[in-house]
Amino acid sequence: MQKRVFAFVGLLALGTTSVVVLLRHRRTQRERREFAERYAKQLRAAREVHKQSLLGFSGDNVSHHSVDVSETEKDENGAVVHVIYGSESGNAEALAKGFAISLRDRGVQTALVDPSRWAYLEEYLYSNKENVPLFHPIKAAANGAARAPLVYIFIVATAGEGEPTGNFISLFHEMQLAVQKATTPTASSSAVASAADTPAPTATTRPELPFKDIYHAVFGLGDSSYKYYCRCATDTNTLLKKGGGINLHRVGFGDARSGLQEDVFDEWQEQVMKALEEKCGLVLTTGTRAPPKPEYVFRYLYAGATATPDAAGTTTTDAAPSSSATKADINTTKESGRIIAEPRENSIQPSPARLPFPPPPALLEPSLLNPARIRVLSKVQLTPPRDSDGSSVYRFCFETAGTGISYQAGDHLSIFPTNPPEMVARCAAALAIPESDLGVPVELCRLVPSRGLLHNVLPACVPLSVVLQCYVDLCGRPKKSTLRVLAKYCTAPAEQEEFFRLISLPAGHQGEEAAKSRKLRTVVDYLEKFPSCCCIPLGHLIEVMPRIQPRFYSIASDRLSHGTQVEIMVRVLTDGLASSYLGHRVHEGDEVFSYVRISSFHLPQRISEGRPLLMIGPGTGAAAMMGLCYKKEALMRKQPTAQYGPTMFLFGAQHRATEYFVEDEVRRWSMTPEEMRTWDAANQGSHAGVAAHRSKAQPPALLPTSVITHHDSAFSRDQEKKIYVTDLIEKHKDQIYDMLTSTCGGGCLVYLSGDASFMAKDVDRALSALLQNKGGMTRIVSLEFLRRMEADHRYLKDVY
Ligand SMILES: Cc1cc2nc3c(=O)[nH]c(=O)nc-3n(C[C@H](O)[C@H](O)[C@H](O)COP(=O)(O)O)c2cc1C
Repeated sequence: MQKRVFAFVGLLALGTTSVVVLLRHRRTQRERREFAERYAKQLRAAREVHKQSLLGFSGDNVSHHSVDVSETEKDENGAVVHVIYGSESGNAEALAKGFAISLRDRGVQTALVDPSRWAYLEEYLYSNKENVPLFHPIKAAANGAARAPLVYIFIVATAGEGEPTGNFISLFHEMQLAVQKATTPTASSSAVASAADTPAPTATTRPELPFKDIYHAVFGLGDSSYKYYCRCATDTNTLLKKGGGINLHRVGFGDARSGLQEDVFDEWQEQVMKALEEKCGLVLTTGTRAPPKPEYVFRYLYAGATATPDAAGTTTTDAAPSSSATKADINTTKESGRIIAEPRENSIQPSPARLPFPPPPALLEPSLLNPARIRVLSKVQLTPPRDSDGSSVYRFCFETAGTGISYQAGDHLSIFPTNPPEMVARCAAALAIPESDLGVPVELCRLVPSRGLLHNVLPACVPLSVVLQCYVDLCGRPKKSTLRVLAKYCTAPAEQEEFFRLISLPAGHQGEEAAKSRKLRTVVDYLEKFPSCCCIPLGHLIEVMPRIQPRFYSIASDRLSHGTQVEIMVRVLTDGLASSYLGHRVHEGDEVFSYVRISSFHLPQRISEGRPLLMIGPGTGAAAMMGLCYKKEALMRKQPTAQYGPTMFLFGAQHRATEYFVEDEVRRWSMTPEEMRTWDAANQGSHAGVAAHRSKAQPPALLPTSVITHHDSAFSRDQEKKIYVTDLIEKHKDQIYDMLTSTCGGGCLVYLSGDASFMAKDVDRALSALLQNKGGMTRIVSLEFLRRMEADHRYLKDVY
């Protein structure tokens, strides 16, 4: 009886729960649907209001300055070329901008599209996708108007491990879904198939292909040292092809490593323009040398005494001329009064902290957009300047407590460099920026038409001097797209001629020319050489200049041994933005902006059961190995009874006497446990013994074995015949072969860090040769062996 009651109660409870869950699910679905409909309606209404409001202004100025959306809307029935970019650090964006400018210059109506901010995509996502094919402007499709050719140009970088960039990923997934839906009608929309393995369509049930009638071309930016070189570009092209698109031109590949990315792009761009004429029937004019219109609105924000802020929030659509961007400019603004977003008194208050980056939101890890400020605890020069290039290696230790930064050995620490003050001064002088303007907060704004707002695209609202110091890269090699815009502003014909001649030279020749005349290594050099281009509005210059990008360094410590402190080893070169910043302008006690980029170059928790570890880290590649060894030591202290396998460390440098900067650490880790304990006791506070000092057990327990069981180093210039780490691989071939083929603890882990151009490839070849010679494998089999190790995350590379 009791059993029956229990069963009845159980069934009742189950039934009630199921009904509640079902009802909740239905309600959530209904709410989602209602929200989507409401949102789409609001979006349409807002657009309509915005369009009406634009008509009230002097339309000319607005349409030129409107960025992505209004161009798209305006050209629903025109032959619009959409240039869509996927960019993480700005290279693809710069190329896309340059292409859009060239197309507009040649009379083609062009929309430059950041897909993460594309109002059309937003609308598409909230529409009934069954009836609206991706990329077909919705309104044109809905009212059945005749359409001009639809052209989509994709300029996409590859990020992560062969993935689309953050701003492109959502559109990329929509493209995948659209293709999947058209080619596999029964597949569930949640299963996102990769471009490569989307099944073949069946002729009878297949709906219309999503990219039918769409002309497309794809240019990929990548780095040939990555395993998945330009993978995003090839995947995008495959999707477009599978979706029925019409290819305008073959995929272009720009390799960041070659230094010729822009030249390759220029050539590809020319071919695409030809194809636009031949295949799409567009008519391209010959182009002009008139300066292009800025995309963004630049404004000075006067708060307090310097000038009274415009209470109505009136802003200028013209970027302020660099030489007279003070009160006169404000007057012009008031008179012309072309874009009034809304009364925005609050928006003209500059950020009180005036830090170049807003602090990370509470509970979130610092990131590219919100880096943390970390303090330099110590800066130690590890090697004297090299004779050959004057460079030396420094070790930096930072304190990250209270910043939200967490990390482990193998991750990368980013550092945001700043331009040297003398460079900022030269730039300000060339552009004749008055001293008083440098302290005025400024904004570079994107117009958000659907909301009638101006959105600052700079990381924060900061004084102009901070923009010049922290945001625009004044020291890097100038981008052709920037130079082209500058050249167009030249008012002196002879200067303009010469400027264009220099830009048109292939990359190699530019260097020669620069050496012949005077050095033209930075944008500031060009501003000084061609003074008539300095009439460029300051906002436009800031818009077309590349942004300062953070530099990444392999972390040479581990959280287990170093707590909240993080160490890196940096080769400080005599020139270079980050090098001169870290080498000459950052001192102990200073703060730098930083965040951690998580990598997969990690030591797994399970390194016991005799698992072999092979670490190859010549030069500053040794930094990552130091981190891994610190972690290994800390793990061994935690689990002293586990059985640890052999660990071999191979190092290389030019000279032993001056460049063996990890010698202390390597020597200590190679000691027997007893020797190490004695050494630690005698060297309390030594840098190398940090893991022991921090160990919970005091005195620290005896380690089960040495941390490094075998090590060797190759110093290339200490003898007549040069030797490298690859020679060490050959020298220790028996042992390395045994390690590589061991199955203990899940198999050998190989870590390789350092130069990607030559060293990493040479090591690959040396390991392949070893497998052939010792294991009797053919070359193909040995390469497959290494490929499998990589696929299983047992051959890990941190190369640059
Ligand atoms: C974290 C990271 C991961 C990358 N992954 C790849 C990759 O898998 N394949 C590739 O070809 N390039 C890769 N790259 C190189 C970039 O695609 C290349 O530097 C490109 O010029 C960046 O363009 P962007 O500035 O527009 O983002 C990677 C770069 C970074 C910083």
